[in-house]
Amino acid sequence: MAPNAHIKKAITAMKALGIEEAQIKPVLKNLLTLYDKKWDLIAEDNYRALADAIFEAQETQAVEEKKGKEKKANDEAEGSAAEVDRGKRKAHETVEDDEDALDEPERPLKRLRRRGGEVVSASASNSPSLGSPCLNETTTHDPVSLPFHPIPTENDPDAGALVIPKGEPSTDSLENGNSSAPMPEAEETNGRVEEPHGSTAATDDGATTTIERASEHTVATTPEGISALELASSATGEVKINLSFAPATGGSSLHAPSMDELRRAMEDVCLRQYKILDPNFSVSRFLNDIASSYLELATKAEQPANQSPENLPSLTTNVDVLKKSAAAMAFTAEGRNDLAAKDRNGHVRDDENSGAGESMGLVVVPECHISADELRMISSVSDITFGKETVEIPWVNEVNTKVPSPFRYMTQSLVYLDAEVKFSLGNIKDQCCSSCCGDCLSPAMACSCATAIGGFAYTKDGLLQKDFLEECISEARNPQKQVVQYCKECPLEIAKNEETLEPCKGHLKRKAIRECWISCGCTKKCGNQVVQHGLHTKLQVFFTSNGRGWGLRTLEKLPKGAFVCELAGEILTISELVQRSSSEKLTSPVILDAHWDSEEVSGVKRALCLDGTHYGNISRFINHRCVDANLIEIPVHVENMDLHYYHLGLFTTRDIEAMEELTWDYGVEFNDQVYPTRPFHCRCGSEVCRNVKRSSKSKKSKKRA
Ligand SMILES: C[S@@+](CC[C@H](N)C(=O)[O-])C[C@H]1O[C@@H](n2cnc3c(N)ncnc32)[C@H](O)[C@@H]1O
Repeated sequence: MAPNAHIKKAITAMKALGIEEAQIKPVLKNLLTLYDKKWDLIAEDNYRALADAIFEAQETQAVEEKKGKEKKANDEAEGSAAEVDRGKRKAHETVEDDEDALDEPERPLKRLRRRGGEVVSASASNSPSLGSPCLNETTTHDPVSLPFHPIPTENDPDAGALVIPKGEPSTDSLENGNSSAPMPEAEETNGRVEEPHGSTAATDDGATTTIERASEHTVATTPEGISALELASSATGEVKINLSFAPATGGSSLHAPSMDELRRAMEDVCLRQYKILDPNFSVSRFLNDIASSYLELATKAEQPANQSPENLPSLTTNVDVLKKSAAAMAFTAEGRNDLAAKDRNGHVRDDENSGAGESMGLVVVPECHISADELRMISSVSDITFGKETVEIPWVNEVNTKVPSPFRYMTQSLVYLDAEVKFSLGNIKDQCCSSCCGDCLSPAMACSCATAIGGFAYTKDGLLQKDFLEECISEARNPQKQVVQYCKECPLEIAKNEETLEPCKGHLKRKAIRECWISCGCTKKCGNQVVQHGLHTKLQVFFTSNGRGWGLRTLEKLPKGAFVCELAGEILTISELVQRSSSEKLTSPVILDAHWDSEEVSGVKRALCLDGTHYGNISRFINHRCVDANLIEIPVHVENMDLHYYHLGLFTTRDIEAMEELTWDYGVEFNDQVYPTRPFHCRCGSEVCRNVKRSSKSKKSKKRA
């Protein structure tokens, strides 16, 4: 493009922002030198660099004019005192400041800021405020509005550094009033540097920098507006972050929230809105990082080439609440550890030795800590299994702001305390065919296991044999087809109430799957090993929209008879279950129905159930559906053929579409008052919902806890 065409385009773009031509040209001239006439860089982001430079020039001019007035008005001492720390005076501008501000030249638009890659006008939305009660939607992608700095790249390693390029005058606009000189990056924004005595420094190659002055008392701020974020650094490496806001509500009724309140609110926002999922995320660390990055940028030009990042000052965060004003919050990230004294608990003390006293008479509150539970909860967002399953299972909540309550994920059931579950080689050696090899399901394999238990339950595709599945479904849905066994002295009834012993309500004798295991000579690829290899389906935990809390859905199509997951949890004895459910609400314990009265099983420690409330696998999110659920639980013997302990595998009862919710019939009777689980009003939506038709339902149906 011809040079004139470039200039024309640039001027047109700036005019569109309401900037007059007279203001554009001198700045553009300087920018061309600065960018070595690289128009593509200048034109980037709709001439963002040019717009920024113009605003900076205007701001610098305003600052200079203001300073001139102050000088005239007198009193050098007062003038320099006012310059020391911009943070001290920013929260509430004095009346005098307001009057001064009126004298400032009108700016066509506030500074352009970067928002997720777009260039937007800061005037288009309020700056977000940490802890501000009026945090709104417009803050979504920009939790803390920072001045934009070009990011160093391979092509432009100096982008973002606090360097005035070679050939530029060593004194910049702030000192000589040359308002058209480009501002160093750290002073981008409104550029109100109030410490005029910072000196410039020459680098080895003769280029001059504003490092010393900038690092002495530089304040970088966001555009003025309702809120402002300021960063200030000193030569000692101390970086202060100061966020001021003037909430629309105003007035003296405001109270400064505690840092804990603020932290929780912020972390909630981060989790919900910005999906910051890193378990290490904390607000204080985030602020620390801002300070750290600022310092790194601010000191970059000074560093000898061989200076490693480890030598940069290490920062500790000292979170303060501004005492003076309820409508101002200040966060200070100290550049030196010794500035902040800590008490025995690691909390920052505000004593005279701590250096915190320098921070505008601030009240010091403890450093932010995130509890282990919160950490667990936050970190579980992307994969609720914590990488324990072979597939990741994310969770989403498109309904409200709730997050899943913390629990410990485990892929396999584990004994809580007293349950008697023993697996021993001695116990299993005769259960499976030791002469097998390869895949027991292969037709060439004349495996004796197949005949021993009436054939395998699985097809070669890893699905349940049709007939077997149909029988299981029929058994579960038709009480008349169920084989129910009754104990003389039912462990469940004993545990519920030993004094007035109720008769046994019956336990289902169900069809079961028997899988090959260690004692069998087959390989891991044997088709008769399914449940023991864990879940492989792409699943998602989601919040249901009809009051059933969280639910589980499949993200992929599933054929009928497919294994989805096991019901895993703590293995409790029935007495442990009853004890536990008397003191807390259990959500889904499952009784392992068995021949409890038989010789094999007898003994209270062998009457077992599973509780996934605190420790469990993904099945703890599966909701109940009466009768026609799309999953069915089937007993699976893996390690032994004991009647009192087995796995419960959940298999599909029909083809299931992607995104369909997965449900299984808990087997609950909604009118059972002594049911040892949290009662709930069933919202399964099934036409045959037992909660609706409970009066006409037989109580003699299958019985689980
Ligand atoms: C195993 S949990 C299932 C996950 C649970 N929705 C959650 O939010 O964690 C069982 C609990 O879910 C709720 N629930 C499950 N199925 C339900 C249904 N059909 N109607 C209403 N609530 C149900 C009940 O509160 C029940 O105690």
